[in-house]
Amino acid sequence: MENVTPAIRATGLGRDFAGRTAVHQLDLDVRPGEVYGLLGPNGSGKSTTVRMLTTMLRPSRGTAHVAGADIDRDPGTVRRRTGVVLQDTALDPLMSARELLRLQGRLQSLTARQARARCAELLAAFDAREFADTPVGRLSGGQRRRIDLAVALTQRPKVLFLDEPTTGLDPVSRRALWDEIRALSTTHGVTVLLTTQYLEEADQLCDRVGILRAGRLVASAAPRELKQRAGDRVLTLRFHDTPTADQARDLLAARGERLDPAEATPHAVSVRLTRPGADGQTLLALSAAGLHAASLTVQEPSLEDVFLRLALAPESAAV
Ligand SMILES: Nc1ncnc2c1ncn2[C@@H]1O[C@H](COP(=O)(O)OP(=O)(O)OP(=O)(O)O)[C@@H](O)[C@H]1O
Repeated sequence: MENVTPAIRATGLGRDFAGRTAVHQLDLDVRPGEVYGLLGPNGSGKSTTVRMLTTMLRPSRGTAHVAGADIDRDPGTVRRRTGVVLQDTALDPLMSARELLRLQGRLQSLTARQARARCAELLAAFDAREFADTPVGRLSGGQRRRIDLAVALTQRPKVLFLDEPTTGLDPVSRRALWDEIRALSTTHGVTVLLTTQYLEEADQLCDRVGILRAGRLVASAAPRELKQRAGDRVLTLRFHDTPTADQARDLLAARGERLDPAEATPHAVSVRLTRPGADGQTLLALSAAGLHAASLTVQEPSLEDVFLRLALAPESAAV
């Protein structure tokens, strides 16, 4: 990592349960202000990793620094500098958001006046003033998650851990929460490590994603980079008639282009784009020969392709 002290650095971090390894030897660097997503099938070790990094679970091996402190030697400092939202937060359902936020402020050693001010700030930031005095047990899932997040931010953490923050939310609430999380990173420089089951969430929200598989990190990169590594873009050209499509196919084959038979119908020709700008060159060659497509589409590999290949395919498959 180039000249920046990582906000999270794990080295050889691992955990066993009753002789079974849940997380092997995890090496992970997350830059300050980055939103990093941990993806992986059920049981791949996401929650175990978060629990170790937040000092809730002692590792069986390895070390980690979070917000500048060692999780093993200085867990108190790690806890002071981090916020955590787990899947099932234990908020008292009878307390209102205002009461919870003020209590949290007092627990973090703020004076009563400071706690009130911080609470007001967070209620405004999370657009929660309208339901600030309703018992949290009566709030909707989306409102409740916003309060979870606000509680975790009371102490202005440098690093925030979110375990499946949008599970169970409808698409509108999910997107609203993405905006909140993004703003934490871009406006306040908070580093966010989140786990998610949603590939679209990882793709749209995270600067980088790590894919865990059976307790091992099998990839860690920007979603875009992972998608590029996962496969070629495919250009599909549809022609008005089959003879023109046949001519196009012959011409492209003669140019040494990689035709993709799986995508082709009698009217259509698909080509794998193995180089940047290859689509333009292909179209120019066809046009020069008087072969004009009626329509064209370019199919990009998705993060789902990456995930299926890396997280679920046999061990030998790797990007
Ligand atoms: N306290 C525990 N005792 C025994 N085994 C555990 C414990 N916690 C986790 N495990 C095991 O460790 C492995 C990793 O579990 P973990 O909860 O970290 O996975 P996950 O990726 O978060 O899964 P999910 O997506 O279902 O939340 C699983 O095989 C799980 O059964």
